[in-house]
Amino acid sequence: MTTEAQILANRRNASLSTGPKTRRGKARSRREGYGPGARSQGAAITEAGRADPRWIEERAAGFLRAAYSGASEEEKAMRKRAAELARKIGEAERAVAAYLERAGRIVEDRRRAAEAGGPGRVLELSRRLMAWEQSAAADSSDGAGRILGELEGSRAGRAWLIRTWRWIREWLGRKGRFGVMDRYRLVRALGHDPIHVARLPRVREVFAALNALDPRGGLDGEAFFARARELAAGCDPMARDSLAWREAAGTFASAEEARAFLLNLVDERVRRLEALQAASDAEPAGREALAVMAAVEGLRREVEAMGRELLRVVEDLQRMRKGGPRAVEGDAIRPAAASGPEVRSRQGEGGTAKRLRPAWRGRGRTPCRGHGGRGGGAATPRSSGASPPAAVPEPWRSRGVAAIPPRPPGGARIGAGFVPSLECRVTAPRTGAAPVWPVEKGSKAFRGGDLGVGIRSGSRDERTQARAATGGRIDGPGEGPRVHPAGPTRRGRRGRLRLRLTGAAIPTRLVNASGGGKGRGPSLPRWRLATRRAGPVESRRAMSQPFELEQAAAVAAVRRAARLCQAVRRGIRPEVLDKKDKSPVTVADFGSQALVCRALLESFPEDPVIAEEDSAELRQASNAAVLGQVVAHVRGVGGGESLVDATAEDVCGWIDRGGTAEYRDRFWTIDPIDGTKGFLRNEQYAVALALVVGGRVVVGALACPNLAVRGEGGPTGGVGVVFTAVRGGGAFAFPLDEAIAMEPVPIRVNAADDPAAMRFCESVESGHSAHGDAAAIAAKLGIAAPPIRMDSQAKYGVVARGEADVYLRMPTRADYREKIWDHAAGALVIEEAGGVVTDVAGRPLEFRHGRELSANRGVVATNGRIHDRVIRAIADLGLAPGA
Ligand SMILES: Nc1ncnc2c1ncn2[C@@H]1O[C@H](COP(=O)(O)O)[C@@H](OP(=O)(O)O)[C@H]1O
Ligand SMILES: [Mg+2]
Repeated sequence: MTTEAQILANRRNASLSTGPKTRRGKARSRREGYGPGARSQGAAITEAGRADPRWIEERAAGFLRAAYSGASEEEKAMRKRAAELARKIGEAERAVAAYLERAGRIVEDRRRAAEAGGPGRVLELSRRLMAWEQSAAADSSDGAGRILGELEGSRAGRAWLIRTWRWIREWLGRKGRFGVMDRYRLVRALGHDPIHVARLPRVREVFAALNALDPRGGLDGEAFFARARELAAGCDPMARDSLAWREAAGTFASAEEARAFLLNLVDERVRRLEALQAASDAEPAGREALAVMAAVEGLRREVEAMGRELLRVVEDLQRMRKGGPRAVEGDAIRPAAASGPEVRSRQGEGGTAKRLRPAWRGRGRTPCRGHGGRGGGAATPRSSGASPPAAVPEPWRSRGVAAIPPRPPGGARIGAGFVPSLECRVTAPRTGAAPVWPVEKGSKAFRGGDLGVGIRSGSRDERTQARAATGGRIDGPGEGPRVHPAGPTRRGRRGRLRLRLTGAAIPTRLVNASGGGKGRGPSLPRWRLATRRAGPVESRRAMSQPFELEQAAAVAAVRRAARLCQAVRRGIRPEVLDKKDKSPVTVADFGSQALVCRALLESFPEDPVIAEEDSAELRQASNAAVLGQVVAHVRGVGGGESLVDATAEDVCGWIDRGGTAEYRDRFWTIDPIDGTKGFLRNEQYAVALALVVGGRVVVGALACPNLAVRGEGGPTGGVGVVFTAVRGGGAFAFPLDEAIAMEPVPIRVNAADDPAAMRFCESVESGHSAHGDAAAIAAKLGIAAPPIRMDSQAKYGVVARGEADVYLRMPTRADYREKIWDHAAGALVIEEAGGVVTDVAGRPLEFRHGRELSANRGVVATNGRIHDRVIRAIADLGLAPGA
């Protein structure tokens, strides 16, 4: 794979060369640059989707080697993008290989587990686990983790472990002294070796508890370490040195406290094993293997998409080399003279244009029929009735119109069931221009609200922005929806405006209504526009599920973080809460954020994250004990081998990934524990994660560990629900417990219209939402039922699944601004379940002001039917400040 350093070195080398001078020389260089097979370029590009990623990588590397220094900024950016894509393809391929290896391991483990199922094997494994003489302290082949893994993999092994833990529980409850072998067995049953005792906070805590129970004050512990050192004689000196007890922070105040801690730990193990035993009939290994294959499939799709993009970039670069970027620009579709714009058919364009943009005429690519024209009129055109696209009427042209034929010659037929995808390439007119793209009203695609838009441009920095371009915002009835690309465009920057629409109809024209230069009056930009319509197969694949990967990653992350919170919650001793000690919630908060940030770092390393916490406080020496617990929990539920060795520094680093403060075009926002007070009371709380693109929440995942499972099914009912939604894709709920294998259930808000039958919910904390105001609003509306009070964004879930109709969050303080992480995920879940979310004045929530909803006050979320009435009631009661 080409590394960044190699690319830089290549560039430096290239800059020393003046490059070939003659036409023949240039042609040769170009051919060499593309490496073997350059002559069959066209065929290779046609095969873009299926091309061998390694081939693509080599090709890109070859291209970069041949790149010359005199490139324009645009070309440099494209080259950089090509290099980045090549790198990512390589990474994704390696990930696929790793996944496949894992799938193989799963099959192998299964086979071994089946073997281990025999009583003979269990006996052998149990002896190896418990008899110290048999294992050298640091001998990894006999490591407790491995043996335990094998035992846990079989029904008989699990049964033995459950019996063993019950036996351990019995002597923990009764005994006052814990000798060398007792300690050894406990450590091994936990899946650790003696060498881990001084290193892992969790095991140290166990030892601290044993010492607290031991009237000899830890002498047995010392004896344990002496024996461990003896057995570790063959190990390196460092290992032996570490086999000594160092007083850990967080010792136990009393023997009772220590015993309660140990018994709780054992109960946790037994519960887990029993759950595994119960789920074993569902063949977890099989399910895991399926999950691996799904991940592989997802990665392969990504590789294919990146491969296609890479080839497009290479193709563009090649074209640029042939024609020269400036020549292309000069020949761009220009606005016609102000006096009389003229629409030219792209097919009708003469030689130069043909030569410069041949690829747009290829298979599956549809030339643009009309093009922009300059007009001196208003900057914002209004869609004024449908007209046949073939002949663009004068009023449109005067505002700069590009018409896209619904049935392009030689292109895909757009008929029912097809999912057209249009792609327009644009060149930004000037810095700061804010183009607006109204699209013809009356398009079925827009009526359904199924518009997704992205701008993609060449450079890496802008890619984030690119992805982040906004979805179509529907500005109001009577006019077409308009697409507002997210950030200012850069002068001369060429980008791609991609419209993807579902449905049988497509817009027949796209209007560039940008204009309004600073102090210079309205002036319309020059847009170069070409369109591409993907064939049905390709576009259907592209459309399969927008933000599918993001949603999967978000759900997995909140689930894992919720497990951590549950583990912390289970470990809270009542006396800790009596002391009003907030440290448990601190541990869960930081641990949860670390896990979610780490998951995002793995899947979307370049995405910024705005999260509630940072690690500054955690890093203070006085918080060492808390940090130790955070790290232990992260290791404990992090799952997978990769987190077992997570250091405190790793954990703090992950937490600080959430340190973005300013708005970005694409970012994630996390509330690691929303409803901290609910968490401490063991009532409602949530782990919330949302992806915001172009100021709109597009993905939301909300894990509510204490919310009752309802329509989400599950054999046991029970508690713990995950809500999730992707914009345009509906809202779903399913049990948090992964052992309950079931498909997510679509959820809908309540369809009731009569306030007398409605319920509203609000915060438990009157400091977070004014209860008196909410009561007045409910009375005015005729809602008779008492409020449902609960903490956290679980309220959004409750409204989304129809158990309540209104969620009121009435401001308590003039200066308080809601935090985005308290609402992003929940708001999308309600919207996708058919509800409406605004602030108390009826304004949409604006997720484009950094950490706060600074343009909004309070929140009102409803089933949609009653929304206007609620907003009116708030206004009538004078409770909408600044409205
Ligand atoms: N004066 C205030 N008004 C509204 N919300 C507030 C507030 N002070 C704190 N909050 C937010 O209210 C959230 C809890 O909401 P709820 O009361 O619905 O459970 C808190 O989230 P955390 O619990 O994550 O800190 C906190 O961000
Ligand atoms: Mg919160």
